[in-house]
Amino acid sequence: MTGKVVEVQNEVLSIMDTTLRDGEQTSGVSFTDTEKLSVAKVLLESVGVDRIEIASARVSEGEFEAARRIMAWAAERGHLGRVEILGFVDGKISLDWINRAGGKVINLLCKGSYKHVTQQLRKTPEEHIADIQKSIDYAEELGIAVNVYLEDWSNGMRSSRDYVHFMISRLKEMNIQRIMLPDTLGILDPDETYDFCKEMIESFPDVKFDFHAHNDYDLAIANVFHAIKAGMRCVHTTVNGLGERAGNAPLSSVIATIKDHLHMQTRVNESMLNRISKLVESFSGIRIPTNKPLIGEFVFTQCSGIHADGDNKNNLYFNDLLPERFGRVRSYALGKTSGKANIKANLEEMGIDLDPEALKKVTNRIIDLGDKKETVTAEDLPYIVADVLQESLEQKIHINNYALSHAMGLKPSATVSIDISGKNYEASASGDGQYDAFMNALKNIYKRLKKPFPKLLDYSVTIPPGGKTDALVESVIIWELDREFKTRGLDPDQTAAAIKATVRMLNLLEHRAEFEKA
Ligand SMILES: CC(=O)SCCNC(=O)CCNC(=O)[C@H](O)C(C)(C)COP(=O)(O)OP(=O)(O)OC[C@H]1O[C@@H](n2cnc3c(N)ncnc32)[C@H](O)[C@@H]1OP(=O)(O)O
Repeated sequence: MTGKVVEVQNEVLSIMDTTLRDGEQTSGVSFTDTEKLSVAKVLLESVGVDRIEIASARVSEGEFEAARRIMAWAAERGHLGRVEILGFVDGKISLDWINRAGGKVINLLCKGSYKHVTQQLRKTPEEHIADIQKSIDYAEELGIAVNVYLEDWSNGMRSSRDYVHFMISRLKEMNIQRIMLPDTLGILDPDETYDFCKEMIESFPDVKFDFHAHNDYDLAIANVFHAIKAGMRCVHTTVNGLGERAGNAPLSSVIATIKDHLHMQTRVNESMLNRISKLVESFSGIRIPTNKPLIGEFVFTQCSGIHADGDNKNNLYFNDLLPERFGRVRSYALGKTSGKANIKANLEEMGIDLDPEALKKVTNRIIDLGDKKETVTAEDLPYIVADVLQESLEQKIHINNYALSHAMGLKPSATVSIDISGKNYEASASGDGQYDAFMNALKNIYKRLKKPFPKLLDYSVTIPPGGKTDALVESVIIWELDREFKTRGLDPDQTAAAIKATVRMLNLLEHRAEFEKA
C-alpha cells in the first residue's frame, strides 16, 4: 500500500460527455444512427455519465434521424433532461430542428470572444445578446431548456475579458441552466485555466459553469484537473479523447484523475470504461494507441523483468491504478527486457511449470528473439519451450488441403480438408470473403465434432513499408475462448497468413486442453 492518507470529498462532480457531437467532429468519423443510439445507451445507463451531447442541429438528415431515435429512447427511459443538442443563434431554425427530433435541451452556441462576435457574426455584443434573448424566448415557448456555450471563451479571456464579463452578466439574467466555457482551440495551459476559471466562479458565484477542454498541447487532462481545482463542478469529455484536431479530454483519464488525484467522486462506473472505449473504437474506426492511459492495449503490461519480480515480492510496485478497476487485467510482456519473473508469470498462466535450469534456457531464447526484433507472444511459449528443451511440440492439427474461390458476382466459397490427431475431416462453406468462407467450413467441422471454437475478436494485417507486393504479410488475430489470446501467421499471401494464424490457434487449443488436464 502507498500509505498515503487521503480525504475523499463527498461532493460529486458531474460529467457531460460529447462523444456523439464533438467526438464525431474528428476528421473521418461519422456514426450511423444505430451506432449513436448504442453509444448513448451505454453512456447513460452503464457508464453513468450525467449528461450527453448527441448532435449539432441542422447538420443532415442522418443526424436528424439519430437524434430522433435517441430522443424517443430517452423519453421512454426517463432521460430527456440528460440528452442535449447543440444549436445555433439562428432564430427558429435550430430550435425547430431540435423540437422536431424530440429534444428537450439546446446547447446554444454563442460567442465567447469579441473577435468572433464582431468578425464572424458581424454583430455588436448588444445585437448578439438580443438575438440570444429571442432564441431563449422561443425555446421557452417550445418547452426546451437552454445551456449556453461561449465559443472561443479562452481566447476571449486573453484578448477581450470585458466582453466575456459583459456576456455572462447579461446571460445570467436570462432563463439559462448552465454556461459552458470551452477552450475551443486548446490554447490554455494549466495556470491560465486555473486563473480564468477562478475568475469566472468568483465573479459569478450563482452561475453553474461547465469547463470544456481541447487537447492541442496534450494538456486537456491537466487543464481539466486545474479547472476542477479552481472550483468547476462539471467538465466535458469524449470517449477515447475523440474530437476535432487533437481531440477533447478523454473520459477514462478524467474519471481516474478525479478519483485518484483530486479525491473527489463522480457517478461514473469505472469498470465500464474499457467497454465503452472498445465500442467507440470500433464504431469510429479510430484505433486507440496502445499506450493511451487506461484504455491502450499495453498500458497494464509490465515489460521489465524487475517490475515483474517486484510484483511477486510483496507487491512492491503497487499503485492505485489497478487494471481490474477498469475491467482489465495485468499482463507480462515477453521480449529482451523480460527477466525470468516475467516469463515465469506467463508460463504459470498457461499451466507450464519448469525447473530453474529450463526456465533460464527459455529466458535466454526469448531475449535472443527480442534482440532480433521478433515479436514474442504468450502463445508462442509452448513452442519456444518445446524447441529449447529439444522436444518437438506435436502438431495435432494439419490442414491437408484447401480450395478457396473468389469470382465476381458469386459468393466466395471454401473447401477444407483437415487432419485432427490422424483423422481426416472435410467441409465446404460460403462466406463474405475467402477467409470468412474458410472459417465457416472449419466451424462446420468443429460443430460436428462438438469441439469448442473461439470467437474472432480482432484481425489485423501488417505489410512491411515500401509497398512490395511479394513481401511477407503478417496477420495477427485475437481470439476469445474463456480468455483472450493472440496468434500470428506469416505468408506472402494475406489469406494464407490468416489461415496459418488460425491453424496455430487450433493447435494451441489442443495443447491448452492437455496442459489444463495435466
Ligand atoms: C466549437 C465547436 O466545436 S462548435 C461546433 C458547431 N458544429 C458544427 O459546426 C457542425 C455542424 N455545422 C454544419 O453542419 C454547418 O456549419 C451548418 C449547417 C451549421 C451551417 O452551414 P452553412 O449555412 O453552410 O454555413 P457555414 O458552415 O459556412 O457556417 C458559417 C455561417 O455560420 C455562422 N455562424 C457561426 N457561428 C454561429 C453561431 N454561433 N450561431 C449562428 N450562426 C453562426 C457564420 O456567421 C456564417 O454565416 P454567414 O454565411 O451568414 O456569414
